[in-house]
Formats: sequence, C-alpha cells, structure tokens
Amino acid sequence: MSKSHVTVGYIHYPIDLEQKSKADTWAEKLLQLSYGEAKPKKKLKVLINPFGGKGMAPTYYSRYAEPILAAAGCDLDVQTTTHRGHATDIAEKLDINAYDAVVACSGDGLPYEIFNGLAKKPNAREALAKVAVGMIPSGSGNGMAMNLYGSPSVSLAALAIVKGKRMPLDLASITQGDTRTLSFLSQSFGIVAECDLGTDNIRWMGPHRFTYGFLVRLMGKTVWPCDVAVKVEVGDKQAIKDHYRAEVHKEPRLLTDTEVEELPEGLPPLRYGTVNDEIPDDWERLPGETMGNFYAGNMAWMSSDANFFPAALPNDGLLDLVTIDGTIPRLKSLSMLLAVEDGSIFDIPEAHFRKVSAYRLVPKQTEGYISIDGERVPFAPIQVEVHKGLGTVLSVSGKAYEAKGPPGTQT
Ligand SMILES: Nc1ncnc2c1ncn2[C@@H]1O[C@H](COP(=O)(O)OP(=O)(O)OP(=O)(O)O)[C@@H](O)[C@H]1O
Repeated sequence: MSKSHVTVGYIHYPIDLEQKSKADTWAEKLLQLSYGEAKPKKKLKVLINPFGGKGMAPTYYSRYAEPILAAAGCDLDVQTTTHRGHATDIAEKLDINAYDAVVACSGDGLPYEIFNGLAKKPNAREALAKVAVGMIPSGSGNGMAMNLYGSPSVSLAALAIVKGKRMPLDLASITQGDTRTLSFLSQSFGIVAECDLGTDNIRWMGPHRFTYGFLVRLMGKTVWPCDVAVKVEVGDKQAIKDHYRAEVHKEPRLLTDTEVEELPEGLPPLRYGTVNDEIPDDWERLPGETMGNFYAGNMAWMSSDANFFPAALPNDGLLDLVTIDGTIPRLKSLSMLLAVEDGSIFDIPEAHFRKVSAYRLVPKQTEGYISIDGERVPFAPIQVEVHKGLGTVLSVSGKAYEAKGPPGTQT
C-alpha cells in the first residue's frame, strides 16, 4: 500500500489444527478493528460509464477496483451504462432492499444521475436514506471521491468503499421552469460554468482544460450580469470559520431502520416554493451587474486540485456560496486561481463567501452556461434550497470531508 495505490496481498501461516480456534478469534478481532462501525461485505450495485473521462472506467474497474472489492467479500452486481440517463433509470427502478450502496465508476455525472433516479421513486426519502452512493473515480471531474476518500486513486477509493461508513449528505433541490432536480456537488454561473461546460472542444487536455479555459476567458469577457437573492445563514468569513470549527467533529445521527421506513412519501416539500413563486422578503439581494463567478458548493473539492469550498460540511444543511466580481484586476483573478488548490482562496478579500440555505439566480443575458454538478442545464432562472442530510454516501470519516478546512481552523 502506498499513498496513492493499494493492491490485494495474501499471507499464509501454517498452523496446527488445535490452534485453529485461536486463529479464528484473532482473525475476527482483526476484522472488527479494521471495519469499526462500517458494514463488512457490502452488497453493491456498480455502474460503469464506459465514456466517462478518457474512457478508461472499465479498465480501471477491472484492474484496480474489482480485485479489492471481491477480496473483501463484497457482493457485486455490475452493469455498464449504455446511454446518458441510464444510471437515473437504473436507480429509479432499483430494489432498495437488495443493496447497501450504488457505486458509480465514473466522474461526477453518474452520482448526479443516481441521486436523481432515487429521487424519482415514490418513496424517494426512504430510498435516499437507505441506499448510499459511492464513487470509483474514473471521469474527468472526480470531486466526490476527493471529498469522501481524500484521493483520486481508483484502488484507494475501492478500499474506502469496502470500509466506508454511511454518512448523511445534504442535497439541494433545483427548480427551473417546471422541473425539480437534486444537486449533490455544485451549481455554477459565470466563469466556472463557462470553463466547465464551454471547453468540450478541448477535452483531450484532460483536467488542464479547466485552467486553459479560465485563462482564455480571463483575456476576454469576464462579466455575466444576473439578479441574485440569497437566504444567508452565516454571512462573514470569521463566523463561517467558527461554524466550521463547531461542526466539523460532530458525528451526524443516522436514522434508524424504523425511522427510515416511516419517512413520508416523495421528496421533502419546498420551504420557499419554486422559481416561479415570489422571492421571500427576508432574502438578501446581492449585486449582480458585474458578476464574474457565482459558485455554490455542497462539497469542498470541486476536482482533484480545487479545494474551492474549504468550509463546506456534508450535513450542516447549508451550501457554501462564493461570489467574485468580474471587474477585479486580471492579476488578482490569476492569484485566486492559484489559491484554489489549497483552499487559501477563502481568505482573499475579493472572494465573498457566505453559507446559505437557499437562493435564486436570474441570468440577464439570453445565452450562456449554468452548470449543476457539472451537467449543463437551460440558461434560465434557477431557485435552489438545501435539504439537510437528505442523501447518503459512503465515506472514510462518517462525519466530514477529506479536506483541510478554511485557513486557521486546522487543529
Ligand atoms: N454509455 C454512455 N454513453 C454516453 N454517455 C453516457 C453513457 N453512460 C453515461 N453517460 C453520460 O456521461 C456523462 C459524463 O459522465 P461522467 O461524470 O462519468 O464523466 P466525466 O468525464 O467526469 O464527466 P464530464 O463528461 O461531465 O466531464 C454523464 O452525464 C452520463 O449521463
């Protein structure tokens, strides 16, 4: 085992027959210590996207993940997705009592589909509480694996899933037109959405396409006018750091089996209505005429080299929102790009961070990009509200993301 890779190894010790019961006790104790509260021998539905990232998911899975899952005695039901939306259909029809988790061997696109498929079930809340989602990172954006397993490594993700603890995860409802979907990772408008979605022509660059796209855009248009109204819950950086310190070590309470079965049908009701309703009076209007970057994150890492939201917590019921004016000097923008990797962007004064429970964003132009979890949605108004701990994931810690918190909060 190294910091970035783990393989299966077998050790044989010949023992006398009369020592067998002692050896069995020893092995049992070792397994107990190794698994802790995590469930051993999980029943997993594995979905492989053969077109995620550079198309390597099937190879990565069979070479680096499957041997680990199989050696750990996981019960594996593997299926390859054949088209866009296939993972949503599979999750919608899934027997939620037959699996502990659905594992996406993909980028962040498949987990998004899986959450939304579970959300389509009549017993959506029960399904989202019962079936955890996990990821074997094999796409171009592997944010989920970075946050939950602390690494973009396929084999380490497999091991983390084997020993993964269930953790409730906030999910956000997005209403747009007459639709309602769920987001687990992020929503973006402005330069990040442009870099994420407007760089398909340079996919061959892999992860570098984002940086390249950013630099190209910085040379050209840098403002994306919009109207923004926000339900602010924690409004300044010091208060966010205090909130982070107070919450990061708390063990979230998982619902009991009986509580899960008694959950009401459907998704939770929307507290603030939809994008077609009046904006509540107590929401704050933010200046949007010269918006450069509007980016809301539910997790810390947005990709393996971008800890954009160092204060994000999995189940505080809040999204971390950063807004950056598009008219700030280009050199300042560049320094922010460099400060994203280690989370130090948090302390840059031009990056405004807030923790919010809901918001509305209305683009003022007719064309452009809005990204939800890296997927393109129509360029039209969206309203977003968070549901605390609605989803479930398999994680290493069971309580927090594998990311350094905002500067100054490390203990
Ligand atoms: N067999 C398939 N053919 C075409 N598209 C598919 C197939 N299976 C899944 N998809 C779609 O591929 C998209 C990307 O998936 P994924 O996140 O795995 O890859 P990625 O390379 O990280 O993402 P992206 O392409 O969004 O950067 C998802 O939206 C999913 O719906």
